[in-house]
Amino acid sequence: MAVKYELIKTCAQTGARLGRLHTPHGVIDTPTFMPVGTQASVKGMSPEELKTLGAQIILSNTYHLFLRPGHELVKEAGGLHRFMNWDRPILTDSGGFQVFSLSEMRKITEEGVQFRSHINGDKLSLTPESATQVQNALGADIIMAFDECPPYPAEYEYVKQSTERTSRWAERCLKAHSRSHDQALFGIVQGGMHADLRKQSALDLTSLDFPGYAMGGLSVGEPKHFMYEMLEETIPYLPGNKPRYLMGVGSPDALIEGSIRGVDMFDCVLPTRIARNGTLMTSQGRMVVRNAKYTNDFGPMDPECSCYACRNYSRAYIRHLIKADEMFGLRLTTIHNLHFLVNLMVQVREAIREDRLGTFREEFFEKYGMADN
Ligand SMILES: CNc1nc2c(CC[C@H]3O[C@H](OC)[C@H](OC)[C@@H](OC)[C@@H]3OC)c3nc(N)[nH]c(=O)c3cc2[nH]1
Repeated sequence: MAVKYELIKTCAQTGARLGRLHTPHGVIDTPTFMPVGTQASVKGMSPEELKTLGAQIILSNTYHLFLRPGHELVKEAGGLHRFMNWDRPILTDSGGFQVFSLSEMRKITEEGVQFRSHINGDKLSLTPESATQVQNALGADIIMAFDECPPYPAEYEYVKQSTERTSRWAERCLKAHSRSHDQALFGIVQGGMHADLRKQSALDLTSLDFPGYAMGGLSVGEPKHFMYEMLEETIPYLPGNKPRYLMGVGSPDALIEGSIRGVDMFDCVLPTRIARNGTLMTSQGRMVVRNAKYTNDFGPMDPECSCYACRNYSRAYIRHLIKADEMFGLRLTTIHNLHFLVNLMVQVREAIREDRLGTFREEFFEKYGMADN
């Protein structure tokens, strides 16, 4: 089996579960946060730095790599692991979401999606078959079915039609998925904010027996309580012996709330994206290190943090680097934010092991602040 989920235990206090995801490139402890390396690089980070901060799996993006440098080149280089010198697990998204969020002029038909490259305007298309073949060529350990992530808000009827088409596309992905690679194809549950459509989508996909299931169509601008409700409406219809992946979710509170509801995998651009404008996630909540009040502050960004940046550099120094537009400044804020979330999941797993994730949630929110961050 390319990818095998091992359930270790369920938290007695919540619906959270401790697990291990075995893949051809190594084991992932779950619940896990997966740093995003959209164009085959986690911006500013070397593989060694990612390993030092504890990343066990990273993501890359089919849409971006399909456009540039092209999946054939990556295949010629020996696949993504060799190309980016990352010997641990990789997951790639199927490109559907990116077509909607990045490209102009796109047209959806039963066949697939036609769109213009956001780089040079070329007319391109992705279908369930081609998106699967591109991912087979890239060689990630976990690849995603080609789906449509409906916009939010959207008419019930639109979400229904889109979700039913995504289920038909999922079956086409399974058929196109080449077994020659040791890769696991995950299905993506859709259904918008409608419990009946979520249930139907989950039943359709689990009837196809994927090795893992993502919940898509969330974290698209809906109020967070809608997202949590949809998790509660979907997860009961997913098999307990397969991993569950909540796509695009990444604030500390959402990682904890999602874990409590039984999610095993999260991906989020948040920590790396906000790091690039000098915003940090710290044990005391969010902090904008470029603020003038840190000009003479020679303490660490986060006194409770053991990351390379917090052990060796001051707020004043990092603020100076960012103001001076020095690359090293953003590398330090990225190292810190990634370490913060990886370490948060270490604490979440510890709390599940000790049956106290509910208590941990209260303590964390008390210190971090329940702000939408
Ligand atoms: C933010 N809320 C968010 N992100 C959703 C992503 C994309 C995740 C994707 O989000 C960035 O792409 C844009 C990341 O690159 C910047 C990708 O990392 C490689 C990541 O791929 C897993 C979804 N992907 C699919 N295939 N289907 C979805 O329904 C879906 C829903 C999302 N909600």
